[in-house]
Amino acid sequence: QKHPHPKLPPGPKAWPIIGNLNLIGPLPHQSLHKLSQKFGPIMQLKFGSYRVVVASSAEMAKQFLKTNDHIFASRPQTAAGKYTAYNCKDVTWAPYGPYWRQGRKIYLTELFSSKRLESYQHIRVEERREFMSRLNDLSGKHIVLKEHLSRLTLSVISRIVLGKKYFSTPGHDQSKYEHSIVTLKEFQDILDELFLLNGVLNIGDWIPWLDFLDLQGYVKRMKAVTKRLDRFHDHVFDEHRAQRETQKDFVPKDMVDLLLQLADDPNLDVNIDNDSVKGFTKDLIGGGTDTSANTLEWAMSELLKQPHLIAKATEELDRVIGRERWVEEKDIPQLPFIDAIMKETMRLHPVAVLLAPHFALADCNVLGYDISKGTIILINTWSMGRDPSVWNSPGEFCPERFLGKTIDVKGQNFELLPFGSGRRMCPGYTLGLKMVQSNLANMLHGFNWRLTDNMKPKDLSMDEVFGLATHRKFPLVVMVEPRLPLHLY
Ligand code: HEM
Repeated sequence: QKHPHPKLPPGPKAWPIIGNLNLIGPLPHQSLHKLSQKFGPIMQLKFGSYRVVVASSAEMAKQFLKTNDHIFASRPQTAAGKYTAYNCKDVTWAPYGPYWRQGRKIYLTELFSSKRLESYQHIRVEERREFMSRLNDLSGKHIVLKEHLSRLTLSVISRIVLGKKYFSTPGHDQSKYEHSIVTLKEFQDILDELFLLNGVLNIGDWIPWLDFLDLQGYVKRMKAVTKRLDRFHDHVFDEHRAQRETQKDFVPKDMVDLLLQLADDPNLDVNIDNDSVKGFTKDLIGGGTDTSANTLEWAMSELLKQPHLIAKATEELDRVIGRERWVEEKDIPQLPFIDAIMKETMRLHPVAVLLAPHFALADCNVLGYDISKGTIILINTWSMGRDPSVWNSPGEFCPERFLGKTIDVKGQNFELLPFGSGRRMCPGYTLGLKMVQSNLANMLHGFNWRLTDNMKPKDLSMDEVFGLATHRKFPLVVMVEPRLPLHLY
């Protein structure tokens, strides 16, 4: 039925005056959350020389990521893009345009096609088994869970992207790792540093005339970490090229093989070069590792605060899977409570609390507010997950709220956007979901979990540290014991 009066576009609304905000101090997403409670779901601030618009509701997020997605699909040019992403030659920091479009096309059609992801399933299974058996070896001891989760996700992503792990681990026969030029610890340090530097509020980005001073020393650190990463990339690519030359009918096995082949392809709409392959490789390893490990650590933290939820999950696992085998990826649709735990974790602890910054390519009017070209847009998913007009008791971790509901995390339900939505939505979300769901299910299936003797569930801190991936301030320390017959570990 037609509306009796055609809807007129709303006229310009006045922005509330908030002033210049100092975000160096308290956690930015939490400060912005408080401001949005006072000023509403859309507000404009000034960070140094830039206008920043913050959206904190599902309706506003939809305006930026769907209705006007074509205008807000770019990224601001930051020091992180320049110094850690080969001058924005990755996909994450690439400005909206033909180069970025080419990169995304490669990701979606070549690297993350469902056929390709299926072909890597054995890697996910093998690495998960090794992870479970490492946990089992530590039964009864204190375990810093994140260390093991990071090793798991890094191992999976390295094998998928680089073809093998390329890092040596403590206690292993070094001769088996003659190809490794880094230790696991060094590799994790490089990625942690990269993640941290990609999420920092670098003063030079906001106040360009102060840029040359590098007041916080971030640019120096960006250059240093990229130098280390570069050496690693050169080594990996040389080895891949050498293998390609020795084999007559070479078939690409991993993502680097595919990317190097594409770099030699003159028929692409936009050509990619060696720096592009480095940028994409960094994107894939950086994007795929900490994100999933963080989500799993938050999920276990929330569950250990409410052990009855673990009992409910294991009841489902015993009923659907039984105790004689591990959970497989194809079992996931039969495990609605595990799925609900994952969604609830992503609601309260979206790893990218402000998504990645978006950038206005043109002037635009959004629900009556004029937004000028060059404005930076932050979507506060942390705030949206706590919106009391959408969620009952928003501060409570209650997976049951998702049972029997169709709401999903794949960018269609704007109240829950852990992967974003629209043109810039996470291209690796299918892989991310596979890693989170099947590992979460198997962790709960394989072990009884408890906190250390001196820690009561109610005392477990949920404090956060802001970054491109927002993680726990205090790493979760747990104790486990096996639940399944020992021959399975
Ligand atoms: C639980 C796992 C993951 C979460 C929660 C996550 C979340 C996100 C978010 C929120 C964004 C920004 C969206 C925006 O700017 O609007 C993003 C972008 C991106 N993610 Fe993920 N991600 C995950 C896993 C992965 C994986 C496994 C990969 C690759 C192996 C990946 C690669 C990327 C890339 C390349 C981008 C940039 C896309 C662009 O700018 O066009 N992510 N991700």
